[in-house]
Amino acid sequence: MEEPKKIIIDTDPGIDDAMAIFLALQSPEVEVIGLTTIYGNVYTTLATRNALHLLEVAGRTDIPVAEGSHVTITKGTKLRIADFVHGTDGLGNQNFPPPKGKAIEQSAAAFLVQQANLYPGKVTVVALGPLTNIALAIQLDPAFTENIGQIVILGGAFAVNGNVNPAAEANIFGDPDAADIVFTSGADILAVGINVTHQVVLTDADRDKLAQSDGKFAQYLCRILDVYFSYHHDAYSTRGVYLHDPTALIAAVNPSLITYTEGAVRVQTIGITRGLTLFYNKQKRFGEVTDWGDKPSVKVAVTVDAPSVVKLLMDRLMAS
Ligand SMILES: O=c1[nH]cnc2c1ncn2[C@@H]1O[C@H](CO)[C@@H](O)[C@H]1O
Repeated sequence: MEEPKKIIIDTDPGIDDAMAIFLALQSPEVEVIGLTTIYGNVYTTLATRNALHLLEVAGRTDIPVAEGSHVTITKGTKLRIADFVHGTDGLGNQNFPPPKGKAIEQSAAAFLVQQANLYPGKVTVVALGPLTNIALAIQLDPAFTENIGQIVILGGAFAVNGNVNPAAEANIFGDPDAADIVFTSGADILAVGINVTHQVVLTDADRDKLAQSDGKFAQYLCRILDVYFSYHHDAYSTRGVYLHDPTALIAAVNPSLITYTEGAVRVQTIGITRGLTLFYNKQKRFGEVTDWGDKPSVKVAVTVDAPSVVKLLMDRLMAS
């Protein structure tokens, strides 16, 4: 068997983050070597607390947690926090006891740089929140883009409406300047946008099945899923929830379940379309210079084998 892929999950837990983290811990294809935290679904301090809590639930306190940025890459403090999607505690308003463990001394960006240097080309970052920590790692060490294996980004809305407003998806909207730095950095990037994750739905019936299993993670998630289901019901009139973060995680674990295209991505950083991700397929040679033309290509997910993603997630959560 191949050596498991080393992954660092950059996360803002978050109900679908909890699903993705548990899925990773149940996946023999990957070895989780750390969690780094970021604001998004909750503020960074709470993200760190939730990350430590989830590792304690899983009995994996051997995995380090490095706390990330509390502000955007431009030092912005007016953050958009999606507690209305996940509950004020980020985990379905369950008021779990505080974790016993602590984050390591290193910042998220310093930890990312250190691990990429330690295992050049071998570490995959799965970024489930705004991209501030990743952009900071790039600024901290220009060799980061070479040393990091792959950056799988859950973010963007490619040729579809966003989920914050018609232009922007939540993670990119959270720090558009950081996102543009990351997309144009030259690193090996795979972006999984909501054009793909909105095809991957966990239904009411799937949730009932999870509730009936004895799986430790399945049981835990059924406790916290209520808020996430009611939000989707109110916002989208769906009887089910989008599996954003687990889909991105699976794109790292089992890339054969998605297809992708390649081109340059720029992020709009101002105006009413702030946070828009615009993909250029490099098929036309424009007569004039554009802000995409000289930018490196990234991979952007196009299709997903949704039934297989849902099945893989459910099977692994139930087998825990
Ligand atoms: O409507 C929304 N507004 C803000 N954040 C959302 C919404 N729906 C989901 N997410 C969160 O943002 C990421 C996907 O964009 C996911 O991590 C999800 O938890």
